[in-house]
Amino acid sequence: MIEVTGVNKMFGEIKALDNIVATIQEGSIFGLIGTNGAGKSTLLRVISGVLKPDTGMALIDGENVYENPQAKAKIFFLPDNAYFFQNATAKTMAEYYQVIYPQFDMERFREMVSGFGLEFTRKLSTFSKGMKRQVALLLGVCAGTKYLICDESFDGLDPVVRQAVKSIFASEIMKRDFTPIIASHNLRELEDICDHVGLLYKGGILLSKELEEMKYHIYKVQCVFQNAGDEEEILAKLEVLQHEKRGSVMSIVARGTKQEILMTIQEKNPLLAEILPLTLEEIFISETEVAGYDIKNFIS
Ligand SMILES: Nc1ncnc2c1ncn2[C@@H]1O[C@H](COP(=O)(O)OP(=O)(O)OP(=O)(O)O)[C@@H](O)[C@H]1O
Repeated sequence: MIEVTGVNKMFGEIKALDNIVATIQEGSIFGLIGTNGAGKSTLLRVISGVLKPDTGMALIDGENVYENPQAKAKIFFLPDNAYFFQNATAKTMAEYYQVIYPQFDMERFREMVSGFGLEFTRKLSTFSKGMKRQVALLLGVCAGTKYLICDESFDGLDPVVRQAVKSIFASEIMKRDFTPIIASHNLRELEDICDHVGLLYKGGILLSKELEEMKYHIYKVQCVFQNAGDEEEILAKLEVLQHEKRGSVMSIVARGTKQEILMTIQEKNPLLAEILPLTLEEIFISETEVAGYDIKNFIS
């Protein structure tokens, strides 16, 4: 488990991280979402033990990670711009990581590189950006660390490759103790990959939730009631996140199970009551509006 306990980080006058408290559970894929400058890279660097926070700490399985080689050995960090040595090839990079991570699986790496249609001994400097990202991700998976921290590593990968990496992650999670953490500025990049999403807003974590729980416990209902008094009663009874009225149609976004919400509405014999699916984006917007934030502009 990764625990971040009251982490603050200033760069001169800029507050990059503002009292972050977060927990990342094992065996799931954690997505960290935030706009440019929200503090994602800074937080990931703190979690990787590369950057010292001003206050607070990041604990990897209970141990402070900063300047702690034992805790750091459990982490492979993929920065947003993959760094390769001059003249490096997939093969020579793998040989380098084999020294740092003795459990590095060279055979598997060779197979996966070839499975992705990449050349093992061609200079990485001649690879496209996406191809370099693929090599970096495969190096990360084959390093065999418990935690794989990916800073925007999925952004811009083509759909076939994303799908392939997604299944590699899923099979690693089944086979061994593996927890990937993926940062992105785009919710859509992560919604089909992650089990849990944390939303970073101006250096603080605004929301951290299981995606399944979010999807199955928030619904949008469109309804038409016979009289205005019914509307007031329903709004008071349901756990409403958002509501609006257009003509006679009332749209309500409410928390609860599908059955609970519909049953409450049906008590009033509405002329119409229809449950509509919500996109993850709509769920995020509703959840954060309740907390007093307007994030419409930055999650799409
Ligand atoms: N080395 C640094 N020196 C000064 N300011 C920094 C430094 N690193 C980060 N910052 C500032 O900290 C804030 C958070 O930056 P960070 O790189 O963590 O954001 P991010 O969410 O990863 O953004 P992006 O999506 O653009 O990569 C920004 O305001 C940035 O300018």
